[in-house]
Amino acid sequence: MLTTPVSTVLLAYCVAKLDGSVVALIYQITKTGFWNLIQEQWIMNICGTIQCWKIIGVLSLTQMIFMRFLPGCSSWGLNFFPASILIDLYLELVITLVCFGFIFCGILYIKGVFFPSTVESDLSGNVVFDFFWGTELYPRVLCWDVKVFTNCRFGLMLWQMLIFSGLAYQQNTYGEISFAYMATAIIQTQYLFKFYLWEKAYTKSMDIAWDRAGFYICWGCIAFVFVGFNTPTIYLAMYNVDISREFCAACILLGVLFTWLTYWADMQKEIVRETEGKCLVFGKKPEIILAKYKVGDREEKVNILLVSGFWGWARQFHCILELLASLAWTLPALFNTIFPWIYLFTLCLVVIQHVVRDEWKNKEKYGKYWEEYSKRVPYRVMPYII
Ligand SMILES: NC(=O)C1=CN([C@@H]2O[C@H](COP(=O)(O)OP(=O)(O)OC[C@H]3O[C@@H](n4cnc5c(N)ncnc54)[C@H](OP(=O)(O)O)[C@@H]3O)[C@@H](O)[C@H]2O)C=CC1
Ligand SMILES: CC(C)CCC[C@@H](C)[C@H]1CC[C@H]2C3=CC=C4C[C@@H](O)CC[C@]4(C)[C@H]3CC[C@]12C
Repeated sequence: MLTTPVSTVLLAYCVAKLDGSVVALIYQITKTGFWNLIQEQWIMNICGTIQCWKIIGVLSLTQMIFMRFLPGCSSWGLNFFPASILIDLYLELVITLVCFGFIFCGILYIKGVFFPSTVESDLSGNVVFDFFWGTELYPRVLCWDVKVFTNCRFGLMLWQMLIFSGLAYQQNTYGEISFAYMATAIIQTQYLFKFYLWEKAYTKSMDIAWDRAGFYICWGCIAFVFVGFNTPTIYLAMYNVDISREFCAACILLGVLFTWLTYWADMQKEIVRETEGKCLVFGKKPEIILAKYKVGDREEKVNILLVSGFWGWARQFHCILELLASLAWTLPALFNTIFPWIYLFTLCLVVIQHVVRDEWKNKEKYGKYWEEYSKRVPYRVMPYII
């Protein structure tokens, strides 16, 4: 009790003020005197500053609240919900999400017609089309961006919550977590972590910068992702599939590899654009096309199209990597039923329409520059195949 508080302060002093040099610390102690140095630090910080006391206060309070209120705690008679609740109530939740998605899109449609947030909003005159496609590109409600809410927060956070809930369900039901569930949960969790690391670039992707906020994107992220993108999770959480430790490890390795290769491919074009080509791609100077495009009737802008790296193998090679990562987290479900594989089938359809629309959009936007890119990189998604 006498030595540790003093040595703790000295350690912190050493790293904060003396570049972590223990030699400098010893020198300082001999120069100032041991007790003088300790007193000096204590007095200078008045036994800790007000800001530091606030940090400790907030941390203690939030942890105490979590201890009382989070799932599993029955004190104070609150016992909100068990951690497995998303699996326990899966069917009811899906029905509720489908309805919530419709109500959300209905309100969004009415808001778009009567109170558009920006000028990038218009009506086609066909109510069904406008409801499906949306009327606004960047709708906001008060200070909230609707697409960031549906795509980046609601849909993907619920996806991650379902994975955690599955862990609790497996533990409660089977008394352990199967290797198959462990593999799928680990791969998907690090995939979603990768998404948040890359989120800034996602705001420039087709979903955000091109697709309007309507049924397709908003209902899709609120309800469809929870069902269509989670068939391996829900199947492996509810039913025990027996796989070996080695197979589990192989799936995790492949899943992690393909997730980060996707990140690498996505970041390659981001970095090339950010540095205006002054970087290395696969260790070499990047090959680029300076593609001009028109904004409105007059203004002309330029974007870099990367022709080397992953973007030189095929124009949308990153989609193959995305599919392979998803394959890795579906494989642990094996082949007893096609239910868990519905996700991969759905993803193929989503990716195909995404690739086709993206190609069409880029052709329209960049014209002859896209044609030049397509000549230099003739394959769309898979080198030597398509
Ligand atoms: N899980 C899922 O359902 C899906 C996931 N994905 C994943 O989402 C991520 C984003 O995918 P996606 O939406 O296709 O990609 P992005 O929208 O991020 O990238 C495509 C855009 O990048 C630009 N671009 C295209 N080619 C080049 C090039 N050679 N050099 C520089 N810029 C280029 C174009 O935009 P610009 O107008 O700026 O030039 C193009 O519209 C990927 O990781 C993908 O795997 C994709 C589809 C479905
Ligand atoms: C209504 C439905 C038939 C179709 C709905 C489709 C949308 C929900 C999905 C279309 C594109 C999807 C996504 C694209 C890219 C992504 C990045 C990835 O790292 C995480 C997933 C996602 C955000 C994904 C989410 C669903 C779509 C928006």
